[in-house]
Amino acid sequence: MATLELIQLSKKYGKTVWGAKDVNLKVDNGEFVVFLGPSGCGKTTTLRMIAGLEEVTIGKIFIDGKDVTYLEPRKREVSMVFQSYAVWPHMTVYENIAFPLKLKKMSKSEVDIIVKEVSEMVKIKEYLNRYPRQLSGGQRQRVALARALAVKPKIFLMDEPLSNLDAKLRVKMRTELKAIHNQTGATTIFVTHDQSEALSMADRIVVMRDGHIEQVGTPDDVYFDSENIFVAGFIGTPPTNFFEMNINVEKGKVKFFNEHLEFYLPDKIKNILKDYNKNKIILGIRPESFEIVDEKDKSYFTEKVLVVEPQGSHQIIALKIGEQIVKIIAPSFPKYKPNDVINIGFDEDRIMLFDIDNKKRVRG
Ligand SMILES: Nc1ncnc2c1ncn2[C@@H]1O[C@H](COP(=O)(O)OP(=O)(O)OP(=O)(O)O)[C@@H](O)[C@H]1O
Repeated sequence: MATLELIQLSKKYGKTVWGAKDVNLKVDNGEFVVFLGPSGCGKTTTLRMIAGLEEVTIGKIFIDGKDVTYLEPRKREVSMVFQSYAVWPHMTVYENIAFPLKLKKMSKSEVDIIVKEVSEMVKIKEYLNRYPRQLSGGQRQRVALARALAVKPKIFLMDEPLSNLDAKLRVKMRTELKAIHNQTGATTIFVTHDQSEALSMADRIVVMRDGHIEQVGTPDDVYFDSENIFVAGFIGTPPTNFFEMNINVEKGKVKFFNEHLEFYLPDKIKNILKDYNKNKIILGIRPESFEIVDEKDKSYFTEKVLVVEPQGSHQIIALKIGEQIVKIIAPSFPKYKPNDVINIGFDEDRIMLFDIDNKKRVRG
């Protein structure tokens, strides 16, 4: 277990492409941190720099307070698990797990104890004599995990380790990985582009875009308290609904309006807007922050249902406001159908306001 600190970590590929730019991050002992972002945002580049597999262009990496920026990979005491399993095909499962331990010149009996311990932890004890080709993809990834765990690394680095597994197994492995993390307490950096994986596994999520960090926070922070429009739009399914609104204060009341919508927001909104001097703003409302209400006077607007997508545990209701499709999550009952006219309210404490120009959160 160890702490990790990245200071202005940057990687330039060739003359112009910054794979990662000015990444600053402190990871605590035992934390499970997830790098999340769309393809090409720099997750893997950053992870590979931590592992020592990619040269750093600018910046520093500290593991347990020690500068490892230019240290060769094996001396950093980190273990990496890849999307592609990367187990050795000509070795049995036992040999795969034992190999890095033998390199450390451990005795046969010490190796045996550790192999048994980690293979039990990742549930592959009964396959120790098999070769990787005799295993399923999920089992192979368990071997890779066991091998990484066996060396008791200071930091565990995982690059989309569940991406090659089928959807059901992925969800199962998430739980198992978290359970293993709870057991070992190993500081972990986990890369994924799957936001539900990130939300369900992370102590903290690092949301990245175009090589830099957009927000670092707990799953609740990034979900309920998104720092900017990118984060609010990237995290959540369906994503946050955004509305460009004009603001007008009339007789002390705050009116939000555009071509299709018009409503007054409660007085408390004035606190948020107290330093915001522009007359346009972006209103963000998550699909589950809406509420379908019976009485029109308790609603913010009334609209016709366009499409209903039942999901079992809830239903997603799509509306068309102007040219924009707005999605609302409602309980499974009552059932709605296309063309039903519904009154829509929302939880004012859950709305997010963003600056019309820089798209950052307006907090007051
Ligand atoms: N070896 C390389 N040479 C040039 N550019 C590279 C190289 N590796 C990565 N890049 C570029 O650096 C940026 C970040 O890539 P990176 O692989 O870190 O993204 P990622 O977030 O891990 O994406 P993905 O989820 O698709 O793996 C991208 O624009 C990518 O094209």
